[in-house]
Amino acid sequence: MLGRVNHIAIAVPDLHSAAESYRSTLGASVTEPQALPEHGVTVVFVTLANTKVELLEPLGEGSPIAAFLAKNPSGGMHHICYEVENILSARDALRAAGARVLGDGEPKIGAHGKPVLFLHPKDFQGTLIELEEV
Ligand SMILES: CC[C@H](C(=O)O)C(=O)SCCNC(=O)CCNC(=O)[C@H](O)C(C)(C)COP(=O)(O)OP(=O)(O)OC[C@H]1O[C@@H](n2cnc3c(N)ncnc32)[C@H](O)[C@@H]1OP(=O)(O)O
Ligand SMILES: [Co+2]
Repeated sequence: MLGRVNHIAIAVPDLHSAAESYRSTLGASVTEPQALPEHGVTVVFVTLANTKVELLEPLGEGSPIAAFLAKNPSGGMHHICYEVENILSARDALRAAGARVLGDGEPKIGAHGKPVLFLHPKDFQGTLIELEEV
């Protein structure tokens, strides 16, 4: 079912300073901020040789990462995104295996313009999993 790791995500309290830290201190290439109001976050991507790091901060009221940041005020590892060939068949197989698919279970379009879904962290070793169809 799982393909490559598409990205590792870090939730941050201040996206600008986190992006600057990756650019200046770590010498990395970082994209410009992308507001995703339908997801309640603003993101940038750190481009690496073998994957990406997504830095994300809350956007608007009711951001799904607000509680996470309240618990982790300096920020922290938030989710891992795996690529899948067919997100609907992956979803159906995961549901059949008893995993909880978050939201209404219908894929939404993510930062890369591809369908994404999220799986409950309590079902996968305390780690929030995002699936992105490629
Ligand atoms: C799609 C656009 C973009 C992209 O890559 O293209 C993104 O990745 S956007 C990313 C932001 N969107 C999401 O994260 C959507 C899915 N997330 C959610 O629906 C919520 O964050 C949820 C349900 C995972 C957690 O929400 P919340 O923290 O408000 O709920 P609880 O406090 O009830 O948490 C339940 C339980 O899970 C623990 N938790 C929460 N977040 C995480 C996490 N990131 N990793 C691991 N564990 C997490 C939380 O501590 C609670 O545990 P407990 O032991 O019960 O206290
Ligand atoms: Co993501």
